[in-house]
Amino acid sequence: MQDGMKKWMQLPRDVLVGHGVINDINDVCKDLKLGNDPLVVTGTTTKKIAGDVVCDLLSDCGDNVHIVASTDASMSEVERVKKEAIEHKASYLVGVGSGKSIDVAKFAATQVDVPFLSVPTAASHDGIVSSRASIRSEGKTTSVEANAPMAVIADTEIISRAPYRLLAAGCGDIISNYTAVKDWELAHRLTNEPFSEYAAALSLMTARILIDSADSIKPDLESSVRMVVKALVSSGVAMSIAGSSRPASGSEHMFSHALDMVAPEHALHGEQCGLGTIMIMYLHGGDWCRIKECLEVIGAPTTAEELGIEDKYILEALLVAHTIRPERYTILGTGLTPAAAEKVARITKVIS
Ligand SMILES: NC(=O)C1=CN([C@@H]2O[C@H](COP(=O)(O)OP(=O)(O)OC[C@H]3O[C@@H](n4cnc5c(N)ncnc54)[C@H](OP(=O)(O)O)[C@@H]3O)[C@@H](O)[C@H]2O)C=CC1
Ligand SMILES: O=C(CO)COP(=O)(O)O
Ligand SMILES: [Zn+2]
Repeated sequence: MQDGMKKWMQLPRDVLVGHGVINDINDVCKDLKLGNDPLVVTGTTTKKIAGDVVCDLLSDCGDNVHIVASTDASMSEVERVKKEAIEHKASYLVGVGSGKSIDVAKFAATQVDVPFLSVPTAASHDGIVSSRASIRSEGKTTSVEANAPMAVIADTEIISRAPYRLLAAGCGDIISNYTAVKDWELAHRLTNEPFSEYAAALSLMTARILIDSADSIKPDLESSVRMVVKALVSSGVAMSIAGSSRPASGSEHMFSHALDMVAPEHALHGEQCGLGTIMIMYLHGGDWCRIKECLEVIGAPTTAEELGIEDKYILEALLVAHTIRPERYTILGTGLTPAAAEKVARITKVIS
């Protein structure tokens, strides 16, 4: 089935971005009338960074708080969180942490039909606000429809203490909007796939602003975090407008999902998508050198070596990427030949 155009756009009602905004969580919950029985879904590292803080803040207000640490964004973790939510009669879920904790909380909340809050601890991906969840099942990652968070609380003080690598990955996820939209335009022209001018324009504008500001994105700067978080929110809104991840996920994302499958160790989602964007932009005949330069300026990986993945897995992922989501037409068409895969990876200096 092709990516259709949903008539129902789901967007968060409250979006808080700034220094110390985590302290406003009780006001947000009151504003949204979420009840007094939250289940906090967090990760093993991020529990200590913000999960416990969120629990303390909600308990101080008299809420009956439960917490669960999730390890990966898999269907089995979603089932485990759903069980906890039902057992504790959770009136809402709070996803505190990285992409995987937020996606698990988002999808579990959708399935048990309770509201969900997104509290990112890193600006590493644009799922912090979207109405999608990327969940792994049977060795494959699928983007599933989910309810958008009722609120996003992005505390730039917490996020600026995260390793810089996560912020640079978030930039890669945003820059990939360029090729995602090119693929979407191609599918619109060649297969008559529905296309949203507004979603595409918002997605491209977000990537352009980020690329134009690439040299001001630096470690230990809360202003950089603020800029990237705003871009991630904007990109997530583009996905909500489209009703699919089309404006922010094209063949560069299929390459990243393929790498997750074929490589023994994978890098961060945004790092893989950024590197994929260089190669896919080459295939589109676009300015791939500019993409590469921007990622270099930001400090994101632009070669297989920097990504920590052997050349052979890059080539394997390029060869199978078109099979990841066959219903989504992209520049990869029915697949690259081994010679074409090697050519794109060598010319763009992703492999040496
Ligand atoms: N739903 C959507 O629309 C989208 C979903 N995604 C998905 O999001 C995921 C990628 O998310 P991403 O965050 O890049 O990667 P991960 O979820 O893999 O998280 C990376 C690591 O960063 C750690 N971490 C997070 N915050 C901090 C911090 N402040 N300090 C120290 N460590 C920290 C996490 O700890 P811990 O172990 O505690 O979690 C985790 O170990 C993928 O599964 C991807 O498919 C991506 C884009 C859009
Ligand atoms: O990562 C995403 C957008 O940045 C979501 O895309 P997917 O639909 O490929 O999971
Ligand atoms: Zn992404």
